[in-house]
Amino acid sequence: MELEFRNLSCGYGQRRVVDSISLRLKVGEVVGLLGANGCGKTTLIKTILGLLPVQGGEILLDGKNIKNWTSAQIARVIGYIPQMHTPPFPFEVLDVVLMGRTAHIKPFSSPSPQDVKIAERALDMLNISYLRDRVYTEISGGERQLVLIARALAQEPRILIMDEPTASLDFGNQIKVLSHVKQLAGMNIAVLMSCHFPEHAFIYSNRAVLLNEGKILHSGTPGETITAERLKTLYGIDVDIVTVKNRMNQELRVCIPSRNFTLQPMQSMERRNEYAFA
Ligand SMILES: Nc1ncnc2c1ncn2[C@@H]1O[C@H](COP(=O)(O)OP(=O)(O)OP(=O)(O)O)[C@@H](O)[C@H]1O
Repeated sequence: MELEFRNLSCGYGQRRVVDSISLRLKVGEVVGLLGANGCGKTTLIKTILGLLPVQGGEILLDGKNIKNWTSAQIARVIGYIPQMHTPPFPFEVLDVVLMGRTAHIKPFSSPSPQDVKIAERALDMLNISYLRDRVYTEISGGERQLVLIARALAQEPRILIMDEPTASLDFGNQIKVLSHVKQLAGMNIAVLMSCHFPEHAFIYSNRAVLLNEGKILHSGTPGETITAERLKTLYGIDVDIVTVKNRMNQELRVCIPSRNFTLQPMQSMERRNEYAFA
């Protein structure tokens, strides 16, 4: 399966946020989408999921325009993992994962034993079967993120879209979640993942797409795409990209800020007090 955007534009009402971008995403690939806050990553993701109307161009799945697809049709093919979320009700973990089956269950029907099996298999795949009967609101942030990945897997998608899957995770859980993401590509799933850390794209993606002011600045292998010059364009800071070796003698690239960003002087305490008591 292949997801393709052709001259895709999206935004809110009259406001254009993403302007005429073209991109192809193939099964087995992890594509890291990088860009500054507000550059349009979430807007693009919401448009792919049919949550925002397409302003221009096309979204194609295996060459077919999905313009008139229902959200259930899209959900049978595209799984979505949002940034960390807390549901309003204390569902058990298995029930959260079973929600991934919704698009496959007939209206007014309950999940079948087969659906339960698929949900349990998804938990097992991520080594979190021990969370099956726990209350979702009472597990850690990292565990919740893994449960959301299990929910997306239970959906049996061919394409998985992740909006900053490591946001608010600690260092260890970031690495665990991203390692699972990389594994998914080996299961014939295409992954599009927005991320804030170039190192994550270097280690865990096959391709990096740099989104700048609603346009693709560059797309290609992370090594040739993520350069100090382009990071300066994206984020407005000077960075050195350094190659280091880990203890297994594997080469990794890391980004080091090369000099301090010049900050505006802070307001003096007296000025702040003037405002506070005005
Ligand atoms: N509901 C909305 N209505 C109007 N404009 C919006 C809405 N949501 C977001 N925007 C604007 O669209 C632009 C892109 O926002 P978007 O959330 O896609 O950015 P992003 O790249 O995902 O940012 P971040 O990295 O901070 O999550 C921003 O200027 C934002 O203010």
